[in-house]
Amino acid sequence: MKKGILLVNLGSPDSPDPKDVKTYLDEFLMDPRVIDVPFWLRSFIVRGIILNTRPKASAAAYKKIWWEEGSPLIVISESLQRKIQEQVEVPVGLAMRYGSMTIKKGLQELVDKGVEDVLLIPLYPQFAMATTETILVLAEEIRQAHFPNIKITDLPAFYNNTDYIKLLSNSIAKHLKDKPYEHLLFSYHGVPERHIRKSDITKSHCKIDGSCCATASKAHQFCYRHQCFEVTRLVVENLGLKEGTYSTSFQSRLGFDPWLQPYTDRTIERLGNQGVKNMAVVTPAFVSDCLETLEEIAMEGEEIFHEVGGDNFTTVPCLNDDQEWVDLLAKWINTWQTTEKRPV
Ligand SMILES: C=CC1=C(C)c2cc3[nH]c(cc4nc(cc5[nH]c(cc1n2)c(C)c5CCC(=O)O)C(CCC(=O)O)=C4C)c(C)c3C=C
Ligand SMILES: [Fe+2]
Ligand SMILES: [Fe+2]
Repeated sequence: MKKGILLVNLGSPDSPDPKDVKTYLDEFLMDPRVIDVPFWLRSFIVRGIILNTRPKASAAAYKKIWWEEGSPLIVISESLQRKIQEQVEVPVGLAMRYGSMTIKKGLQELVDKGVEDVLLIPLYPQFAMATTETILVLAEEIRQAHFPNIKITDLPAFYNNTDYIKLLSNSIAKHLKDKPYEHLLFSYHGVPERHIRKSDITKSHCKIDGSCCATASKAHQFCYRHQCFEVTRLVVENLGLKEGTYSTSFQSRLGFDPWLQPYTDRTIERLGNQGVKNMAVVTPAFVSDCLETLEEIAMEGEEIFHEVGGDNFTTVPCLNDDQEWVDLLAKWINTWQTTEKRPV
């Protein structure tokens, strides 16, 4: 069976125009794995409330970070795809969960090249219902409906893979080498607490009480919170950071439900109020820089820090299309190609 790769990222609007942002947000937020309430309530919340105000505000934020070539997330993902393609023999495709670069088109392009056996790589280090799961479910639906003869194997969350942790740690060390910082904040995208409970395969482990994520459990295979804290723990171990010089927080809260805490904006505020003058932020839930890193952290986060008396605010870029990241993905692809086994 001819093999091929499909990289899948989140997606972006076609342009930073409010109309395109609205179309994109409608698809994104109407996904039952993102806003996980009954259809009638989701329609009311998304189409009746959020889409009346948010597209304008989001479009303004997108305009601040948009590049001449397009959305940073898309441009970076395309560059990553090209660089991986240079290093592996099998065809490498790229798709987005939301927006115009659909998973169906991505699979079609591979099938047109004769591919029957696909390694699907969700570009997320941690598992979440709103990211990895929604990609896998949709890809399977598309396979059954349109490409019943192909086989799809997925690359699982790689949050604790030794090579990935080394790579992330080296990237942090490299970017902060000449930028002394007193505090390193690990800011992950947030999710509603309810998502964590829904993904708990034991149905009883995740209590979000501060200790469950540190207690071994089968639930952790699908626990976004555990996986985020593990990334922090492993990187801290790798870099030899001292207690009190780093923290973990969760950003991008939407709506009124409780989301994972502590929240990033309040953490930045607290650190500044406690007298931290130089801080750095790394965002390991994202492998490509995007609205959430370039605007919410690098712009809004910096503004908050300065307002509470902070001086230097540094952000560590995502792995993006760094050669070491390309090499690691190519290594995983080659392992799958030769052993037929999931590489992580
Ligand atoms: C209920 C809402 C949302 C959940 C749950 C959620 C989870 C989640 N998202 C990412 C990664 C990204 N999200 C991005 C943008 C974005 N996210 C939400 C909402 C939820 N995300 C919205 C409404 C938006 C759009 C922008 C805005 O209006 O604020 C992006 C950036 C996309 C880009 O084009 O640059 C990324 C990436 C993860 C990893 C995650 C759960 C773990
Ligand atoms: Fe998001
Ligand atoms: Fe947990």
